[in-house]
Amino acid sequence: MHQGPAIETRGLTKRFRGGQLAVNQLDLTVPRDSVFGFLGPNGSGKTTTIRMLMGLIAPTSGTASLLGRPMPKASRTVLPRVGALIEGPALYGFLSGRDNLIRYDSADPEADPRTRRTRVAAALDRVGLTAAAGKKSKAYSLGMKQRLGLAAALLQPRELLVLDEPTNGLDPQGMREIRALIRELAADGTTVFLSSHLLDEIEQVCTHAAVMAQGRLIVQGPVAELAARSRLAVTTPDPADAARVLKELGATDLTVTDHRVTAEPPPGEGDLADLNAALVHAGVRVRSFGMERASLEDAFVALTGEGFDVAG
Ligand SMILES: Nc1ncnc2c1ncn2[C@@H]1O[C@H](COP(=O)(O)OP(=O)(O)OP(=O)(O)O)[C@@H](O)[C@H]1O
Repeated sequence: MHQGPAIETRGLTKRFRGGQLAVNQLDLTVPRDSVFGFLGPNGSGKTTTIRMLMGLIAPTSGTASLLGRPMPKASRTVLPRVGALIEGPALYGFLSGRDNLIRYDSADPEADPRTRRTRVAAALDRVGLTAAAGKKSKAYSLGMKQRLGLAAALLQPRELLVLDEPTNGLDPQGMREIRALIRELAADGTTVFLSSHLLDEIEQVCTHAAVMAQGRLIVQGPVAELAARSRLAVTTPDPADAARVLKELGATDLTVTDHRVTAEPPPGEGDLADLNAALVHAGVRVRSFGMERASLEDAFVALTGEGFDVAG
């Protein structure tokens, strides 16, 4: 089995005919066995990138490889090892969920017809649709349709799953179910690449992430590193006094708002409990005191100087 990155792109660029530069010189590296979040606001180029990765559209320039093989050249050998869910699954509404899967499986020349029923039953079970398998798929909720699409991608064992906004349009319960499923698949050794415009979703399920803005890659790496910066946060009715005391004790980069002071704690090994004690000793009334992990959103804002929900 190939052990390099699951996905790699170099200088990958797509300019549409109208002149729109949708993806600009993208160098993406998706490690094997990661759950990789491809993050960016609407219009930042995520779907266009995924469509190039899967060989659905040709890049204007640059290269992409899946499981170590060049795309789209190696499509025929690579794509059977890759499950994909792009822009919602194509389903026949008048067929049951089970029959939709049977149809998908029958379209796969590699799939042995003798084991079809077992394979379909296992895929339905995997996504929790066994009880609803006999229902017409047009009667499915959006979440159930999405799960059926995932089941179709899971009919064969896959080394890599590529999911475009897998939780888009789902209610919170549906989102939780899909995220749990993604974690399970990853635990079984499948590399998962998913796009999302939801920062907290990426923080919840992904080990790695890349952030896109306006067709360009802003940053990529382990989620823990992207959001590693943490700051001291004190909630208090006496923010000015708190800021003064913290500054005297060596804290830097202070921000003071109504009832809150945040700061970089003093360098060195000092015990945070001593800082808290010093505040109280100086008469500062402390409501809460602790280190706050910066979110991926903070990291995004710091990197781009923009809020996350900007139009692309
Ligand atoms: N076929 C096309 N022809 C022309 N422009 C396109 C085409 N497809 C996408 N674009 C443009 O390319 C840019 C990137 O779009 P893309 O769909 O890749 O973004 P995205 O990050 O996936 O956003 P979303 O979350 O809304 O799908 C957008 O400005 C979009 O309007």
